Amino acid sequence: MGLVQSVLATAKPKDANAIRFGILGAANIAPMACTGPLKHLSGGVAHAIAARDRTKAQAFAKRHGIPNVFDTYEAVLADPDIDAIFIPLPNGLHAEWAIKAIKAGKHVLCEKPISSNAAQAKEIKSALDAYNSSHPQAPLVFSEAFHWKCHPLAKYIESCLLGNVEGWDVGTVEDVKSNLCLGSWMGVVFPESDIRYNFQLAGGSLMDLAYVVSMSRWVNEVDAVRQLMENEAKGKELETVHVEYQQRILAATFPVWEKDDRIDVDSTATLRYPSGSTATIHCGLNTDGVRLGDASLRIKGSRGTLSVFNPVLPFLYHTVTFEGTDGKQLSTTVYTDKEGKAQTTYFYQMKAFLDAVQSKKANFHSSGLTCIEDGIMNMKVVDALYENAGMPLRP
Ligand SMILES: NC(=O)C1=CN([C@@H]2O[C@H](COP(=O)(O)OP(=O)(O)OC[C@H]3O[C@@H](n4cnc5c(N)ncnc54)[C@H](OP(=O)(O)O)[C@@H]3O)[C@@H](O)[C@H]2O)C=CC1
Ligand SMILES: O=C1OC[C@@H](O)[C@H](O)[C@H]1O
Repeated sequence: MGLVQSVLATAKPKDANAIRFGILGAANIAPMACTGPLKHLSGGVAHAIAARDRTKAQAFAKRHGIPNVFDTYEAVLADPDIDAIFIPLPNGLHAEWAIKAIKAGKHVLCEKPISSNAAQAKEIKSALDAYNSSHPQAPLVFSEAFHWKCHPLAKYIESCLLGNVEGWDVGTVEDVKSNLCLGSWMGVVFPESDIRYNFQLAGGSLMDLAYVVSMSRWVNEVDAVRQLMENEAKGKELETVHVEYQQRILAATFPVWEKDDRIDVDSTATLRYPSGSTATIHCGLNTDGVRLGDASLRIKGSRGTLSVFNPVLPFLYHTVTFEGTDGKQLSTTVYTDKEGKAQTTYFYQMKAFLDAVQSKKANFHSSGLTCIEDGIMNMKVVDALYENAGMPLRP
């Protein structure tokens, strides 16, 4: 239902100060994550695109109504009319182009995962901090495109974790299972030549499906915030509570691709957060026994268990159930926002990004956008998991 409504929405006329986007690469994800949402938002417009092959960029521009085509990614960054850059490049090129875009004075929405490893993610932060401290009147917004967090469903889950939804109180989080496994039929969509199977471009299932890390960390962060709010931080604005913690990796088993043993294809790991909560993450490009695919989040707390099917693309279809320790069972769905509209996760993400750029302040907590610090922490977990599994960090 959400998708249908979003696709049928009328294209919006643009505001005079609409944020002009430049896109680096005619990537498959760009229509869904960038040009599509922009069509339906008055605050932003797709202004230019470059691809390694001009013909490809021209075809993309024609299909998606982009007025300008450049020959190189550098030329997009050099265009003074462009305010923001969307980076849908292979993972191994994210940090390099994010840093170049920041140095060129552009806001950045960068595809996930933010970089190949935590060291590169920190380099992005250094570039961002350096630019913003020398331009305090016009700071740049940078966000990693973990779109799932921007959907009303994520807000609902958060409210349950904070104990703010009557009857749906999870209590203290004890165990989290986050799962994202592509079905074997995806081999048709992602052949062996795909970026996901390329080590130099920072492929691997944990990299591609890092949502499982993002979800697991997010649940524990919200849980930590709840505990802080209940104790010393009572009465403080959520936005001012920043939680940094070190999780322990208990085990990581990463079966690898038979053609390159640096590429994980079916990754399982268990962690323990400082709160004592355990977590299991499971993701696979080619998961043993999974045909159609599986996306789920299961949060077991002291007062009950919240289970979500498809937290990543909930606008397509999802279920949410709660089973209290008292045996009470509830279920619901969350397709619509406060205005009663059902949009895609990508739409909400783009809307939040445009709002942040316009207001010169990203309210990362309430918007669901993923900030650079969060991106670094995600990559620290990714690195630690690869190390624990005896695999090399992505270059
Ligand atoms: N948010 C989401 O739901 C999704 C996010 N993603 C993320 O988006 C990114 C792109 O994924 P996807 O769109 O599937 O990938 P594609 O392969 O379709 O796009 C990657 C783009 O990178 C460019 N590129 C530049 N250098 C290289 C190179 N050396 N090898 C290959 N491509 C190169 C190509 O641009 P050019 O046109 O210039 O040739 C290509 O269009 C990834 O980081 C992925 O994790 C992917 C799918 C869903
Ligand atoms: O949402 C997604 O689903 C499929 C993946 O391969 C992709 O990169 C990811 O972002």
